[in-house]
Amino acid sequence: MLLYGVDITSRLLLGTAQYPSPAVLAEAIRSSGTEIITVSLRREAADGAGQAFWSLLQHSGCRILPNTAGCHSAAEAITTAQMARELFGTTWIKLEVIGHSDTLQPDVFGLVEAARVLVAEGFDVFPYTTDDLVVGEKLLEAGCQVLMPWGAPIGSGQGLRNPDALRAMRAHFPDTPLIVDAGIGRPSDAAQAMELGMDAVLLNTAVAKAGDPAQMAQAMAQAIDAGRLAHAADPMEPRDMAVPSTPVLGLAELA
Ligand SMILES: CC(=O)[C@@H](O)[C@H](O)COP(=O)(O)O
Repeated sequence: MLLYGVDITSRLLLGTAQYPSPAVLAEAIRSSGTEIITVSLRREAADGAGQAFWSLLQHSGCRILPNTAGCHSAAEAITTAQMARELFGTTWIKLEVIGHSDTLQPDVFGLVEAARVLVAEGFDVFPYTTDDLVVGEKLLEAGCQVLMPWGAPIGSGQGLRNPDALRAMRAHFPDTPLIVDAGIGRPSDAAQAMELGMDAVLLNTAVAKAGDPAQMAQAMAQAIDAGRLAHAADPMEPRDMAVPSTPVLGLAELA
């Protein structure tokens, strides 16, 4: 998969927050096989995780995708992105502009506004957005080359709340990388996203809060691979009626 001209093999993007310890995070990154980890600039600065966390990220061998988690306006997200570019030395930015504190749903108006400014400043923007086609079009017009529709509210673990909308996005944007971001709870949710034809999945809480994060990271990675394989295999359509799967011709007649 090509993301802003970079060839990426693993289709699992992993968040780095809420792990019980840096060692557990490092283990989860390893067992997920991810090549991209996302880091919140605010969280990083706020909890003073400091040198140990920074060195863990650097030694992970992964590409870092800083994010603007916790920003509630376009202006705040733009400033945070500019700081992230300085700190992490990358033009990649996962753009989050939160519009509602309870649902953490994106403020799509602020998102498009911030995307336009950041693209003009040379950023490669990964917008965390709703599954709305019109917003998706506006983000592409703003210069985004990737869309990250939500599966469900961040941290909810509810899985895909609107698979039909994701299916519509796939049909409407056949050539744009689509990465489901947020709300994945179980490997089956991640597999479902891939079966719908998504290009990748970004998740955090489901791994960080699992009893065994490294094992869950591995399970997610395998589910994503399975879902991708299934999509490519062109699954059958569900039927309303039963259809015998075993031929009845040639059955022995009893009595
Ligand atoms: C880490 C990050 O970027 C989250 O904001 C992201 O949206 C993942 O959401 P979940 O924690 O629900 O997987």
